[in-house]
Amino acid sequence: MALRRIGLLGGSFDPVHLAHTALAQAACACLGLDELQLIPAADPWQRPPLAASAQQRLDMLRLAVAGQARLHVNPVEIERGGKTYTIDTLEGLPEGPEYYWILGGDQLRNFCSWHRWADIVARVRLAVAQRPGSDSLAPPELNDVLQVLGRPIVELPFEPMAISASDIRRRLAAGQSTQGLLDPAVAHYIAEHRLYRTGSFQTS
Ligand SMILES: Nc1ncnc2c1ncn2[C@@H]1O[C@H](COP(=O)(O)OP(=O)(O)OP(=O)(O)O)[C@@H](O)[C@H]1O
Ligand SMILES: O=C(O)c1ccc[n+]([C@@H]2O[C@H](COP(=O)([O-])O)[C@@H](O)[C@H]2O)c1
Repeated sequence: MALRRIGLLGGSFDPVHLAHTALAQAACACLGLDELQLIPAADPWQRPPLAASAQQRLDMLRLAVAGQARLHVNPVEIERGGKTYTIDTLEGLPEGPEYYWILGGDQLRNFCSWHRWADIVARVRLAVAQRPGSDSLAPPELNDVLQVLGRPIVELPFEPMAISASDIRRRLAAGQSTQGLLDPAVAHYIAEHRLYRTGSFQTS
């Protein structure tokens, strides 16, 4: 019997936007995934403090995936707390399925700065989507390790989408429209909770 295939899309999701869900759907289709888990980071250690709380980011993710059968929210990193290292998440996954770590080209460039990155690629296949403004180039030391492992990067066919959470936060703080950038239920949640209006930060 074929192994179950599970996609993992980690992120700050501050907030989750339409490129995240489009990327998740593209990965499901291209990789033949049985499910895709969106995993919000508790404390993404390479970033400044996030604007929305962990609970708010979880709430928005759950609204964004509602009704999309193969997309699930996995709160494991928020439940674990502390600085978020992807390798800790991967070491806690059940053995058996074949795992794919989905990421945008901007993160691929940065990959060798991740904690124990070589242990990560021993556990998952990397599947990368192009992102406007990023060349999606893998660092040479990553390519070397992947060649030894015989696990080349999968390039996802993904029409580049010029959407980012930082641009959405900027627009909201400036009172500008986010039409076409957010799921309507997420946009409603943001308005209801008055998120991202002032550029102020929360850390929990
Ligand atoms: N428009 C996009 N196209 C392709 N990948 C994306 C896009 N937006 C986000 N991603 C990928 O989704 C994952 C999670 O992204 P994240 O939650 O950091 O959102 P972001 O839009 O990159 O946020 P920010 O603008 O604050 O950096 C990362 O791997 C990122 O590269
Ligand atoms: O494990 C690490 O050291 C590490 C370093 C940078 C980023 N990551 C993960 O990459 C994903 C995208 O991160 P970000 O900052 O673009 O939202 C998210 O799941 C992070 O936890 C992980």
